Amino acid sequence: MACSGGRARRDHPRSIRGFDEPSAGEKRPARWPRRAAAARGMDAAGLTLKLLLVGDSAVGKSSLLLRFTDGAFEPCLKPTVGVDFKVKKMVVDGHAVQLAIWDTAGQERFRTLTPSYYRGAQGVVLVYDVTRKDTFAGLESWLNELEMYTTKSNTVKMLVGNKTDKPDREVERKEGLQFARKRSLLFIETSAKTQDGVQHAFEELVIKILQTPGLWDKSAQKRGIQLKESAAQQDKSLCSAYCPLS
Ligand SMILES: Nc1nc2c(ncn2[C@@H]2O[C@H](COP(=O)(O)OP(=O)(O)OP(=O)(O)O)[C@@H](O)[C@H]2O)c(=O)[nH]1
Repeated sequence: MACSGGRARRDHPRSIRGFDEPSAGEKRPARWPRRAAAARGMDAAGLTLKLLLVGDSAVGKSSLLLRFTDGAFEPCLKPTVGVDFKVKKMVVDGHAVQLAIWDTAGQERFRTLTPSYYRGAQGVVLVYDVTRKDTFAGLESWLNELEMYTTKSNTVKMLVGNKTDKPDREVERKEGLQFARKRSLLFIETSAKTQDGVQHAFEELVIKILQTPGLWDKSAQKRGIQLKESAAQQDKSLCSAYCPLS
């Protein structure tokens, strides 16, 4: 569907949404007893992870976030101005995590504040549009920006080729996979419209972060996203490997 008269006004929600939360009477998974969780610096809400969505304008960053957090799709969204922010709670692999997901503007003129949002991110989702080769060509400069501004050397990065539902594909899956392999990125293709791959993408990213203790255990002790770098977090040996997803 074409978006006539400009794209729809974007909702800028800043609410906390509780998805997949255990009900009041539900037991914490046996693999993650309360005392052990406390020792890891987690409270009842679990561990907070900071994730960031980056990529060229109109590749579908906000749509992926909307699909993931609200299960919805808007055919005509207005461009993000500055940054949007949403929180989602989920249980991954028996671990309760709270995701603070920052959705940055793709348009250059709205990006003045963006570098400060990279700080402390444990995971970055780098999005391109499989129907626009230019957004794939722009990935290198996004990776350069990530290198410049992320404060953690072992931040988990995932490459996402979005809009697979559209027929006019310009970037083959194989190309995305090769690029991801070369740059040691996780990789998946998605459609925010049909929801194909969206949940899987975020889950795999979180799993990879959880497999990288130096990335999140210190941060949890310092209340999630407001952290300073420590020597442990600088450990380059962790989580820099390429991991095919599908
Ligand atoms: N067909 C299809 N359209 C999509 C998909 N994802 C996003 N769109 C559409 O593409 C347009 C741009 O999507 P956005 O989510 O606003 O893109 P963005 O990357 O957040 O854009 P900026 O805010 O400018 O950075 C919107 O009209 C969406 O409805 C998808 O998977 N399939």
